[in-house]
Amino acid sequence: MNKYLSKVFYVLTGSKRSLIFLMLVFVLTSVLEAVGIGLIGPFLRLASEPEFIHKIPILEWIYIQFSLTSSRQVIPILGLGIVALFCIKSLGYFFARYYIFQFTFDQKRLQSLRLFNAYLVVPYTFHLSRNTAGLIKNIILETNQFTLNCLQPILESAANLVVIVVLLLLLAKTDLLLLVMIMAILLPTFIAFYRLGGKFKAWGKIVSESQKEIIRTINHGLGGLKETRVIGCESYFGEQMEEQTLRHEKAATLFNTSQLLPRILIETSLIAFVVLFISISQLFLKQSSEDLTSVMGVFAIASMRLIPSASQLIQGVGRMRNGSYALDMLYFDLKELDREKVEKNIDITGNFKGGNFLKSQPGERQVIPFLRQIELSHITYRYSGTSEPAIKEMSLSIKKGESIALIGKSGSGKTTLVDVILGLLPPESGDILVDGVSIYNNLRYWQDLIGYIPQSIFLTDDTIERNIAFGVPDDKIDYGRMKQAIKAAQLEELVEELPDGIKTSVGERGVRLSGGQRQRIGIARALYHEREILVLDEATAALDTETERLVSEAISSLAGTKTLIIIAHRLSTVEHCDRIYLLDKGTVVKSGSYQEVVG
Ligand SMILES: Nc1ncnc2c1ncn2[C@@H]1O[C@H](COP(=O)(O)OP(=O)(O)OP(=O)(O)O)[C@@H](O)[C@H]1O
Repeated sequence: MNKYLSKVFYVLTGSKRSLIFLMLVFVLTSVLEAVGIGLIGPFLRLASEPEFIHKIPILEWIYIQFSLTSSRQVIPILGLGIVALFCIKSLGYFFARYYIFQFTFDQKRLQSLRLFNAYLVVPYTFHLSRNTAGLIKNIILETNQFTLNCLQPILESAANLVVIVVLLLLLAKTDLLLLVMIMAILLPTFIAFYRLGGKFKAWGKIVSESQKEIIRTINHGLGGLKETRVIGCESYFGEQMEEQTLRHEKAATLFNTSQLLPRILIETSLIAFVVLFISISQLFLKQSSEDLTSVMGVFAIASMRLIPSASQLIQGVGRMRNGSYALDMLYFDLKELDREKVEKNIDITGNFKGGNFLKSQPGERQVIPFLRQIELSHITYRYSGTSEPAIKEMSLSIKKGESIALIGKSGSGKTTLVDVILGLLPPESGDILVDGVSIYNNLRYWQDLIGYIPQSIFLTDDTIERNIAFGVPDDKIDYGRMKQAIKAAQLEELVEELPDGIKTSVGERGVRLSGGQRQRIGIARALYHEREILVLDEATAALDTETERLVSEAISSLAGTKTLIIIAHRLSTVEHCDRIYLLDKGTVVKSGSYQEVVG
């Protein structure tokens, strides 16, 4: 339990004191409730024996203070006191519940935010080993599980435990034998449920894993809808979906049904016990009817509050066990992200040391001067879990305004080298220097110099204008710059033809545009953001000759004004480059002009 709570405290965001304060408020209202219930028994007794009030100092005091003439007059005053206590308790309970919901859902919000921000800024290598479905699941579903099946049951169980202890103490004061009887009813259910704990955790794990698989299947099936349709594998994804939804259904049904068991078991035991008790006392002990009535009164109280509290407590513990898988997922991820934060000097809320990363807008960032050259010095990079480095001791230099092409057969290390240059993969050894200064002194500033145009450019389901100004709020878009970027990227003709011009929506991932148009939007985006260095993963292989000509023209028109690093897939497109590097097995095997390397 200690381990569980320490994980909960680690995952909790913001003030941990709120949790303790809430627990106290909840416990206090529960105590008021328990005391209120405890007073009903004596109240009933006083109603039948009013003279008894003179034996209770506080009631005697009321009798004197209010100058009452008959003992019976104390009864309504006492009744009013009990009603007032219940009103205070109910109000307290209402507000306590309100704050519990507010606190727990606020926690869900903060954790989703914390995870999302952390996933955004965490080193790229973290994402190489993670699946997006798992990250989505953590941000949306595990935070929800944590709220519903960890935080809420902790608060409720603490309150229920207090009610149970208070009521058991009251019971012990009334009749020790009855306490033993009640314990005999409650304990077996407690023990049975405690033993079922492992199952609850297993069901929680199945629910969580199946949800991750559901998201993954949706991503695969719908994300690659074109391929799914053409290959005709709809049923394959349909079957995967069915399998996972069935796993989810089974585990969720079992868990939710098992949550009803404590109440059923305790109630049945109670009824059986009462019947047994009456039968035995009538047959063998021949107890008086008053004795039986008082015993029944205590049982009535027990069933009114003790039984619900006890079953809620058992359910709460079950929910906590069920939520422990989600808790583990959040705990391990946040721990890992925190470790990355310490190692890589990144604040989990999104602040890079020396600059607020998440709050800054593209174009508002400070940029380091780049006047002469970029130098890659003895770079080695090895993917984790592989023995051979993908890049070995690679050195090359690029002058400002120069355009270089990286060529080589598939798997030679072109993309890896570009990812190292982009600052996404930290090299095992070596350095990248800009005018003699290491980019690792301030990676953010280095990245602010670069415009990256991948083979398959990421477009949001938004207008052309927003895709070009990517990440800039509408009121901050510079339309003069946008026009220039569109012109330089050879997009003018397309924009003029479209009825809504730059306000035309491109569709999800740019489905309403051709491959070449998407690529040119990528170029326009890099130009709009006025990046000094453009890194292009040339996508011309998939383009027709006319579109390829347009993209190539757009690229070559930039030569001289921008520094270009191009991953070339077609030799015909790199003729205009100043220098060509031929890569093989992670090293440069040949470099020079087009004639020297290719010719
Ligand atoms: N995430 C990864 N984990 C482990 N190995 C990887 C990973 N990504 C790439 N590799 C390996 O690194 C080597 C270089 O791959 P890279 O993608 O850089 O080649 P490339 O020249 O860009 O190929 P292509 O032209 O086909 O895109 C390959 O042997 C590849 O298998």
